[in-house]
Amino acid sequence: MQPRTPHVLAIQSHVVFGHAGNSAAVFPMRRIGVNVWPLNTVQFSNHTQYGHWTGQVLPPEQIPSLVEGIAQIGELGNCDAVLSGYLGSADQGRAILQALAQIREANPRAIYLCDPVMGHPEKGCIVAPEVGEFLLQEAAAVADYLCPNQLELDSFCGRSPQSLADCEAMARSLLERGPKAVLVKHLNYPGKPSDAFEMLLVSAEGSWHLRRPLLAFPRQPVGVGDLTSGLFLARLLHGDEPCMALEFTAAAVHEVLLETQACGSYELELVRAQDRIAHPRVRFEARSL
Ligand SMILES: Nc1ncnc2c1ncn2[C@@H]1O[C@H](COP(=O)(O)OP(=O)(O)O)[C@@H](O)[C@H]1O
Ligand SMILES: Cc1ncc(COP(=O)(O)O)c(C=O)c1O
Ligand SMILES: [Mg+2]
Repeated sequence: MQPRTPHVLAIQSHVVFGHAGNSAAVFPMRRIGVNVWPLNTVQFSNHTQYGHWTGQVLPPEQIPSLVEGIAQIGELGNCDAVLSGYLGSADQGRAILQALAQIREANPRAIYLCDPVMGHPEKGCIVAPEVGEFLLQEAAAVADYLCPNQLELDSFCGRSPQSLADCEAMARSLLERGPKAVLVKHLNYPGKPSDAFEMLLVSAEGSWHLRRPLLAFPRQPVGVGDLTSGLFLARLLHGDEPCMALEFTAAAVHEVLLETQACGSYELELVRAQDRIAHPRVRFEARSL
């Protein structure tokens, strides 16, 4: 019998033009064999780092209503995982947690991966202010996997790290809040080699650190974090151990960045890179710390 295709309810932003949120994650996740159910928390013309955008935030009551619609056609039990990312409001976040509870009733094995997108005002990533509090206080407690970047890890811990070992200790402290594993998608600490892009995975089984080359871009591409958490979840659902899922994700994301750099694009070249996403040629080893 063929292995079952996993199904993921992906609740994050949609942009009409370009790639961020679901517009960065859905196609690559499908390309590697996951059925994605995109539920868009906002529909913006483009990501917020252009400085202006148009569009709307989904009214929070739409989230339970859409999930109820799926329940009524008898498909909710087929949901293997919930992914959440960029939220338009904290009320949306609470609606996601209600939906998650309903999904876990229909499928107790469903997992929840939370990418706690908190924004980065200096870079122009704008998130409603109360969303940060919601992520810190409520979402982390029910997530199976938490995928912060360094700034988000610092917000969770209320401080910034002194070293790589300190990053590990900070990520490990988040396990006490509930998640099985924490993937820090982008590390930054005093002493980090300036030519490397680093990631860290921490779980009860151990800690793994991965380094890949830092590529030069005239403007930093956006959506890399969303692509990362989507691919990581997709590989977990295919049965990878978290460490293998990390290695695959790092390689596939690096392939997308190489294609993007070669094209001189600001937006991620996901369509052009699709075969490289499915079959990365590069390989980065996650080293046990
Ligand atoms: N190998 C790489 N070389 C250069 N820049 C990278 C590389 N991988 C990721 N980036 C950039 O690093 C940044 C990571 O963004 P950040 O906000 O810290 O986290 P995230 O996107 O994970 O939420 C993005 O600007 C992304 O474009
Ligand atoms: C609408 C939207 N979604 C998601 C993101 C998050 O992108 P990243 O993957 O770079 O964290 C951004 C960042 O600006 C955004 O504007
Ligand atoms: Mg992010």
